[in-house]
Amino acid sequence: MDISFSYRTERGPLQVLRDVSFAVYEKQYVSIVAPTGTGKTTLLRIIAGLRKPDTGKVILMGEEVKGPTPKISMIFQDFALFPWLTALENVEIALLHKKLSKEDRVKLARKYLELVGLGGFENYYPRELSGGMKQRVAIARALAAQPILLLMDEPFANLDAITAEGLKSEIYNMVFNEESTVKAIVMVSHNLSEVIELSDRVIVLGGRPATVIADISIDLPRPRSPRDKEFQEYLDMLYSEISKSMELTTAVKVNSK
Ligand SMILES: Nc1ncnc2c1ncn2[C@@H]1O[C@H](COP(=O)(O)OP(=O)(O)OP(=O)(O)O)[C@@H](O)[C@H]1O
Repeated sequence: MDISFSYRTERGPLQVLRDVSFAVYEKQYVSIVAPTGTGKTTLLRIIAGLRKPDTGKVILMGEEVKGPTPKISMIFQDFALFPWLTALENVEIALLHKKLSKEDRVKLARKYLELVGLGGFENYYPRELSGGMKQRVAIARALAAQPILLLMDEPFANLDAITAEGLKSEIYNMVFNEESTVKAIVMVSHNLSEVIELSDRVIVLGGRPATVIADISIDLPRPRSPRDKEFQEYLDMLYSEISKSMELTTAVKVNSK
């Protein structure tokens, strides 16, 4: 990838990312963590093809990502559903680019709603659904587009703790199963425990501009429990990497004053 990126601001260019490079392999759940304002969301948007890097490329299965593509779906913290459409219609949206009859489109949308545990809620509007159910609709919509890569920006951050736990315990099997085309997940999260619970690998970004400062494999069987000793050891390791990242980010900020 070797991604570098600057925002154009009134005070001149603000370089956010410098030579950020990592590969994601098949069936991997990869999380990106970093102190706030480091550039995680910016990086996710670049991977999605929503922003163009100054230098570097995003390559998906050998092909450069040059703009938004149905091969990549994204899930947001605030669910991003259309309030005037039902759950079923929100999922159908993802299928409009496919040449399907209305009947087949509805059938497929129903299948994905069932996959995320929302069979029976097809005709509900977002305002009639709980936060967790809304995020399930967003997941169904993302999967229905039949992407290769699924990007998630803080997908559990707007859910209460119990709802988030329920969804986290299901997300891996919801996304990686024979009904799904997704080959890999890249998630941005602030919650280090959640990151250890879910990820195969964690990429830590740090510095200003940010670069990859650690790439950690989480080698634990699933389901994972924060009460396990090894889980705690990974958590300690990640806290220490984040502290280093914060020192690096602050040091660079002070030096550049
Ligand atoms: N549209 C924009 N124009 C100018 N600067 C921006 C823009 N969007 C973000 N930035 C700046 O770029 C940097 C990285 O922002 P980004 O949102 O990617 O960070 P983040 O790591 O996702 O932060 P957080 O954890 O708080 O969500 C920040 O310093 C931010 O102020």
